[in-house]
Amino acid sequence: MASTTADALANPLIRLTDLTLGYRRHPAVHHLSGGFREGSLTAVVGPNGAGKSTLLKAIVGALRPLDGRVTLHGLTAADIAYLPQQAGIERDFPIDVLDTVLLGHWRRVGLFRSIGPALTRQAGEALAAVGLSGFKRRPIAALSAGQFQRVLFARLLLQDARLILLDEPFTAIDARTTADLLEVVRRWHGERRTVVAVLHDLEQVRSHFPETLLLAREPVAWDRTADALAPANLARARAMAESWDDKAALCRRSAP
Ligand SMILES: Nc1ncnc2c1ncn2[C@@H]1O[C@H](COP(=O)(O)OP(=O)(O)OP(=O)(O)O)[C@@H](O)[C@H]1O
Repeated sequence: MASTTADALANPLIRLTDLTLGYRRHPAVHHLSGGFREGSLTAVVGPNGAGKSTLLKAIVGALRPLDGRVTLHGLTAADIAYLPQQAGIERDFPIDVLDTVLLGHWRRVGLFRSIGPALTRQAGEALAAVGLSGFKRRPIAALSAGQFQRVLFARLLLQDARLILLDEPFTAIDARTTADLLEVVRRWHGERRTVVAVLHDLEQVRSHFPETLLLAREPVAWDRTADALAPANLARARAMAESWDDKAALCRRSAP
């Protein structure tokens, strides 16, 4: 892997140690080491099938490593907010916008405590912050993709998490919504929250994300964005993707 700022970190918020991840012992991410600094804003990019979503699932604890470790320093589950790919989110559930946003609270108030007026007001403020004042009682099934993504960002705002993981948050989202939600991400960064986002648009990454992990099942580079996305690294990631064999044997370097 190209030289990294990530490797050199003394006390990262999240440390990955020789991390190998996969499904039914077929690795999707091999031997990834490095760290996410507290307050960092990092894009995770790479070809389709590179293991980007898989990495987020492991950080959030939804996938157990085949080998190696994810170490979260001083973080509990309540400190982590995770936005999976839109495709994974049920949308014909009969629930309105406000209640969807209030779901962001359940970790703090507990599932069975009632939501008071203060929380409802905060949810309204979060909706206003993403440009959805006046949408509180709209059923989520009646929203456009962009409006729904704004609702999910309002929910993240309410979660008030120290670590925010976003999986392709702007895919299939209109330009205006993307710009508004990038502004929310910028604000989180200003508040020293740690943000990790899987993204495909390299221009967007260059413009808004100071650090980048370029992944092609194996780490290609993890560095300042301009360095990580150097043409030689991008070419190497593409070449690695062309040689993937999804029927390959189990990882030789993983524990038996
Ligand atoms: N639930 C699963 N069961 C089995 N294999 C999976 C599962 N999820 C992902 N994979 C496989 O793991 C590999 C990495 O997938 P992953 O979704 O992490 O890639 P990605 O980089 O996020 O891709 P994309 O950019 O296409 O979303 C792929 O080969 C994929 O087919």
